[in-house]
Amino acid sequence: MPSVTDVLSRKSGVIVGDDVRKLFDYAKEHKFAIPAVNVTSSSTVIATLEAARDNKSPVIIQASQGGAAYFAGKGVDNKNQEASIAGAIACALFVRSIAPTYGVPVVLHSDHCAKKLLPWFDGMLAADEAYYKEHGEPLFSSHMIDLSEESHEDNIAETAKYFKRAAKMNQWLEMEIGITGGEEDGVDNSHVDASRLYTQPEDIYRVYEALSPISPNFSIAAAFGNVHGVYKPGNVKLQPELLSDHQAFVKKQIGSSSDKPLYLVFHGGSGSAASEFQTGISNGVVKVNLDTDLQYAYLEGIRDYVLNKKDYIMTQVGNPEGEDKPNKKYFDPRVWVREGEKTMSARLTQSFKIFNAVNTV
Ligand SMILES: O=C(CO)COP(=O)(O)O
Ligand SMILES: O=C[C@H](O)COP(=O)(O)O
Ligand SMILES: [Zn+2]
Ligand SMILES: [Zn+2]
Repeated sequence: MPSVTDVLSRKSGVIVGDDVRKLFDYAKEHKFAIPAVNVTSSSTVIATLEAARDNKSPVIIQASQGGAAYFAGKGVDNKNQEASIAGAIACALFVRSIAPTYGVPVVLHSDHCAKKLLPWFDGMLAADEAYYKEHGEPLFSSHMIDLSEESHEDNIAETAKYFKRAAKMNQWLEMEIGITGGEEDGVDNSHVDASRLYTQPEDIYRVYEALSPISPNFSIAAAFGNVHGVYKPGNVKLQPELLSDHQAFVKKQIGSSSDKPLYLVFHGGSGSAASEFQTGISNGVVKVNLDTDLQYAYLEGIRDYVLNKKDYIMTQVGNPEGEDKPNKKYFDPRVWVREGEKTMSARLTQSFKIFNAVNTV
């Protein structure tokens, strides 16, 4: 069986540098996408790695600015993004140390970073540079910068500046042009003009023109109606077929021999239909971000456990089997948190299948 590890220099654990591009090239060629999971704790990391291992697929683990702060602890003051920086680093070190145990390639990534959150980005890049000095590779495989609320000109110019810094470490960068609706990192984009939710091919080419002379290691989150969160059916109109226009336009401008010169990212994966993912993947989507559906799945196992075991967890001692029976084995977090891990992994298994990623390792 062919395996993505055939093309990677590091076969398992966190991959960096050219391996990241090789992974995405392989995904494009073999027409699958890799789920990018927003994690908030070691437990959600484990649920993600377990699903990737069991489905024999690479996976992308990412922390949002809020998720990173949560990693540090809700009780930590996040002035100047200090909690988000410390939490992102802690998350990265945890993922780096445990990922090889699961035997699949893992891309370690950070999610949307808007302009007002750039101190978070600067902090992570400083940690990457320090790690690079010591180990010859950045701490994170990749980051996302999201200046999509700024003018296209400012977005592209500022992104290029950061990309030069990342490229020195041969680090991947994801950027966004056009806006993802709904909410991200406390930025409420639910009322933006609908036209801004659909990126134009000319805008994508401007990004390509600015970034490709720096390094080939970048991806674009082009908006095609994407929205964060899950809403009543009919509220979101996704048009992943628009992505083929971007590929065709850039191919023509640069005279590329490839039909899909761009690496594209699908944001707001929760609540989307299999056919929408498949259209995206056939148009060069290599990464699909999934948060809300997995948050809900994580809750389901814990919710059902608590509801079903209610009479075993109201007191430390005493349950329907006897008033002197100890309940320790019911309230141990390794029992009830584990139920959330199982349901989260099971939900992720569905996504690996829909994204054609099963058995690619
Ligand atoms: O795009 C996302 C994270 O960047 C995830 O979006 P959902 O919560 O809609 O899956
Ligand atoms: O950006 C979208 C992700 O779902 C992250 O969400 P969050 O900011 O609530 O962590
Ligand atoms: Zn955005
Ligand atoms: Zn997103």
